Amino acid sequence: MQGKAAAPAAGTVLNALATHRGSAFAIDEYTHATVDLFTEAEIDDDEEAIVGEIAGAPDADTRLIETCVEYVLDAHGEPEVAGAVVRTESDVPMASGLKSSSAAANATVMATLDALDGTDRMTREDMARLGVMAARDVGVTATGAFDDASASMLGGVTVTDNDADELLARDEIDWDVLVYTPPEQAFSADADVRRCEHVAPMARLVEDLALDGDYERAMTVNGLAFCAALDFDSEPLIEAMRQVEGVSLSGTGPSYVAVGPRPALEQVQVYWEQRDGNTWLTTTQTEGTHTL
Ligand SMILES: Nc1ncnc2c1ncn2[C@@H]1O[C@H](COP(=O)(O)OP(=O)(O)OP(=O)(O)O)[C@@H](O)[C@H]1O
Ligand SMILES: O=C(O)C1=C[C@@H](O)[C@@H](O)[C@H](O)C1
Repeated sequence: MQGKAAAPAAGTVLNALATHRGSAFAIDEYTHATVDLFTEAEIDDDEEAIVGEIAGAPDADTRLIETCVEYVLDAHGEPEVAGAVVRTESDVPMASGLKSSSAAANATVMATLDALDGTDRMTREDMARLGVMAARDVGVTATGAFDDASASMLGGVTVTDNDADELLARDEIDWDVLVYTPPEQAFSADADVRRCEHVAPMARLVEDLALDGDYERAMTVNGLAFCAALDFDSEPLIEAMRQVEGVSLSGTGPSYVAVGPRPALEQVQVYWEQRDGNTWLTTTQTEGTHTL
């Protein structure tokens, strides 16, 4: 029994570390998961029941994807299923602020249900909630990151309450997006939450703007506030603000995302490409996570 799914990465409108309310938008870059399920007769006694592998990252932490498989099997597994192998392959760099963890969890949850021929047994919102539960349990998130998970699962832009794992708003947007990823990693679990809490008044303003649909100004205020709180360089924001209205630090960094008219983003690309790391143009994605 095999299942496959692909989940998009996402960029940030509002970082939830200050108020536990967040907002994110899906982008057209993917993490793929393949899940193979085995019966007792097909696995050796000394083998781990659930094994995770991340393509190109043999030393990376596989607990998130293994836990996602485990939780789906606990809820929906069939008695003959005794083991599983889950493999992810990703265009999205890990721990770079582009929600790789949410995309990996979403793709794994849906691929496991696909292997069980059971994608109709859960709503997509609940699939995202299950991935969030796994992320909390293995400690790769600060707030659960239902904002990132819902954007990746449903596509478009979402605004969420990460304490209640509740969707406050979802909108289908169609933007060009420029992404800059410096050559470092920043794990969300290591972010300085206390410093983020100091910018809570700004986060509340960003939330109001996002709920009014003013996403571009929202993300720019977010970028200025969270670059300061998390001690990232605000210079890429200033460079982009010469050309576009929407630019932010994404997630807990180190990536930056800008949205706006394509010619303006191409000009920002010229500035950002002078920095170490990768800069690339993409678009928003509205389909969300899907089987393959
Ligand atoms: N492709 C993947 N396959 C399996 N697990 C992954 C994958 N990408 C990320 N993870 C898991 O998520 C962890 C990184 O989570 P983290 O939240 O720090 O990164 P991120 O989601 O890229 O960042 P941010 O939340 O700022 O966008 C990794 O240690 C790993 O456990
Ligand atoms: O781990 C978390 O809770 C989060 C991480 C970042 O992606 C943030 O952008 C998100 O809002 C919350």
